[in-house]
Amino acid sequence: MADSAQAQKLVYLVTGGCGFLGEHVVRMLLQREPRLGELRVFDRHLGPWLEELKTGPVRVTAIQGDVTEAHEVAAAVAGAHVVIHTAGLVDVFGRASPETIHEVNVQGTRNVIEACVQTGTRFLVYTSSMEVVGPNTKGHPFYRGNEDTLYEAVHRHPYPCSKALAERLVLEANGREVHGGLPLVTCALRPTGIYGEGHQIMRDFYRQGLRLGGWLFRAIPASVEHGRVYVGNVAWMHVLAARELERRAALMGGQVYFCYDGSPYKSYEDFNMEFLGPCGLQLVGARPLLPYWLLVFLAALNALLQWLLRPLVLYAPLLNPYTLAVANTTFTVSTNKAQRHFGYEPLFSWEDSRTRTILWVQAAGSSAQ
Ligand SMILES: NC(=O)c1ccc[n+]([C@@H]2O[C@H](COP(=O)([O-])OP(=O)(O)OC[C@H]3O[C@@H](n4cnc5c(N)ncnc54)[C@H](O)[C@@H]3O)[C@@H](O)[C@H]2O)c1
Ligand SMILES: CC(C)[C@@H](O)CC[C@@H](C)[C@H]1CC[C@H]2[C@@H]3[C@H](O)C=C4C[C@@H](O)CC[C@]4(C)[C@H]3CC[C@]12C
Repeated sequence: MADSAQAQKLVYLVTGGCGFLGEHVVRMLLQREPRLGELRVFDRHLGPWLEELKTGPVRVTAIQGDVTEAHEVAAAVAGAHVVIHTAGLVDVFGRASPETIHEVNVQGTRNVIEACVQTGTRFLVYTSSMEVVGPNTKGHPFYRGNEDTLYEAVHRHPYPCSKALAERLVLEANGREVHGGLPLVTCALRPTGIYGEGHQIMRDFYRQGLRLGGWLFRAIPASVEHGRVYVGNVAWMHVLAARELERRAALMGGQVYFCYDGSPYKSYEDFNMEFLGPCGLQLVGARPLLPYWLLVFLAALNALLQWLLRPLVLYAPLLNPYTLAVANTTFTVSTNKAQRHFGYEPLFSWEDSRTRTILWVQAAGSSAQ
């Protein structure tokens, strides 16, 4: 990619490009990557909105494919200069089996790496997750930590296990020789809880509140802080990391970066109310309305019901032992590593991020009526 930006037009591939984050990455590339000549959007489920993107100056190629199919990945990667790999199974609610989560998140990532090596693609940005670090199974808080903070990353749940393994594969692949003899350059970005337009869990909370007459009931102490980051800023960090990865390969290659912005540190529920409150919902209780032991019991009951009902119907409520433990453990980051390494600054202020999200929730809610 050493030629001048104006001369050479580059080919980018975004896996998972029709997902919550992926769509924002696709749109951000089209708006803010002047070197883009072709944008390949690879996803198991292609969105109809892709058609509207095909009228612009950049060639947009929609590829329906499965990252677990190595040949489909290789065909999509062949000829790409940069791969942004966001495709993944984001499931902490027991919808997919542990085997499927591993197959998509780990084997799918392995397939992307091998495709880069075989076809000569040199730059790979991987969407990792805060969950690679924690919260751990011991409930240890991670308070305003950074990429160098010592923390016992202990996981049992299939999702964080799969993200940790996939991230390790990506970082270990840094420096491997690709077809053509040059080294592969990789980095991994670790978003905390992403919010913004398209966040389905936020929409589910809103609809749950509407069903309960405008009320949501506090389950987590307000003192438990959870890091959150606006999807537009996560997308921007991906675009910037992909752009700088060649020029700063020695510094960025094999590195991890938390995704951060100016979103305030709050409990998961209080943070959600920044958007659900202006949409008419109220969070009942200054303290959790139920004792923690009862929440633990209800979460375990949900897990039992899910297991019993699985042959008949998928029962996957928000509350389960894992989501309760995560929600109840402080996990916030405070870092500027991405700023130091590749000049990242959030593109959207907290105020702008909040306004955009509120407008989306209102639209999503009205469509639910
Ligand atoms: N949502 C968050 O809060 C969050 C936080 C940190 C990291 N992440 C990571 O960001 C990435 C995107 O997450 P998201 O929240 O946008 O999830 P999402 O489910 O909205 O998007 C994932 C996309 O990947 C696609 N996909 C899934 N399996 C596939 C397969 N086998 N082959 C091809 N495409 C496949 C899906 O169709 C979907 O479009 C994931 O890797 C996730 O681990 C998400
Ligand atoms: C029912 C209550 C206890 C309610 O408060 C549960 C909230 C729970 C569904 C969410 C609390 C924390 C969320 C996770 C966190 O934001 C980070 C994540 C990492 C990302 O890679 C995937 C999503 C997630 C696991 C996210 C999922 C929902 C929560 C567990």
